[in-house]
Amino acid sequence: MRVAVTGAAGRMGKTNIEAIQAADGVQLGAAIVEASSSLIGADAGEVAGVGKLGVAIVGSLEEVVADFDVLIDFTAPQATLANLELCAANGKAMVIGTTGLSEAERAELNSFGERMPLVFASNMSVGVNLCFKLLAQAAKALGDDYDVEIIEAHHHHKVDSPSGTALSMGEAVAGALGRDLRQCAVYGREGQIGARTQQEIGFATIRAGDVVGDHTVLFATEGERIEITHKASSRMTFAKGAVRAAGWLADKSNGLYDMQDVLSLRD
Ligand SMILES: NC(=O)C1=CN([C@@H]2O[C@H](COP(=O)(O)OP(=O)(O)OC[C@H]3O[C@@H](n4cnc5c(N)ncnc54)[C@H](OP(=O)(O)O)[C@@H]3O)[C@@H](O)[C@H]2O)C=CC1
Ligand SMILES: O=C(O)C1=N[C@H](C(=O)O)C[C@H](O)C1
Repeated sequence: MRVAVTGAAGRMGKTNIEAIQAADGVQLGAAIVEASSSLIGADAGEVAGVGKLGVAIVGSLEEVVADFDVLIDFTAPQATLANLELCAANGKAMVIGTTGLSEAERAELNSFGERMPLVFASNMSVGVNLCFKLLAQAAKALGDDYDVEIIEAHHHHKVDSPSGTALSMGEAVAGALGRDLRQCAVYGREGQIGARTQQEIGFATIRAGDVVGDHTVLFATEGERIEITHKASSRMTFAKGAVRAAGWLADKSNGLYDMQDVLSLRD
């Protein structure tokens, strides 16, 4: 299977190329950066730090559309939507890890499932996807008596908040408790805000240094606290998941899938 990588000079783009290089049955077909990048023409493997791969970086996805079967895209919302349109029009599949999409952007992304096979997940790691299951189970068992707070920490370059993973964790808990996250989420607190309401799910964000990605969901009541924590120590955990998803898509028909499908974790 030939895999293309957009955002090829970004943190995840480089790690995705490294993971493709290390995996069996997949090869790098194309590497794409922004049209203004000084890296156009450079070898994608050398930029990713894995040695020469013989794939020259290009500045437009359209230029290399014949060179891949699946695109792995970890970029930014508007870039991802443009790449979806091009892939759908050319019969390509996509694995998308981009976070920070607005509700309207998310609805637009979802609609592409009718036109192409597509895996979209806020977090590609096995551990986080298992946590989604554990969180739903914990929320069901604990019910409304436990306050739920979600705390996430990431590196100082991250541009969206809260993280996509924190939001997915919120959705997993809210769904299990029969709540709508859009109604009960509280993003940060300051000033004379009054006592906490029972139904709210609070989000707290830390941005510091080189933290790859830490997420904790805290369930607290009078007399006890339960914390479910995931800590990523290497971006390779996300990249391995993305490459696994690309391989998984090989025989899939059109549809919107996520890592629960890829990892056979869906009930
Ligand atoms: N689902 C998951 O498991 C994970 C998701 N992520 C998400 O992936 C995304 C990327 O993260 P990260 O790699 O750290 O970010 P980086 O900023 O390091 O990389 C993003 C890349 O996308 C490119 N890009 C941005 N905007 C455009 C555009 N309009 N057109 C073309 N290319 C564009 C950038 O190019 P340039 O540098 O030239 O601007 C850059 O190379 C984020 O949304 C992040 O939250 C991250 C880790 C795991
Ligand atoms: O930007 C990151 O780095 C990460 N983003 C994803 C998110 O927003 O949840 C996944 C991971 O936590 C790393």
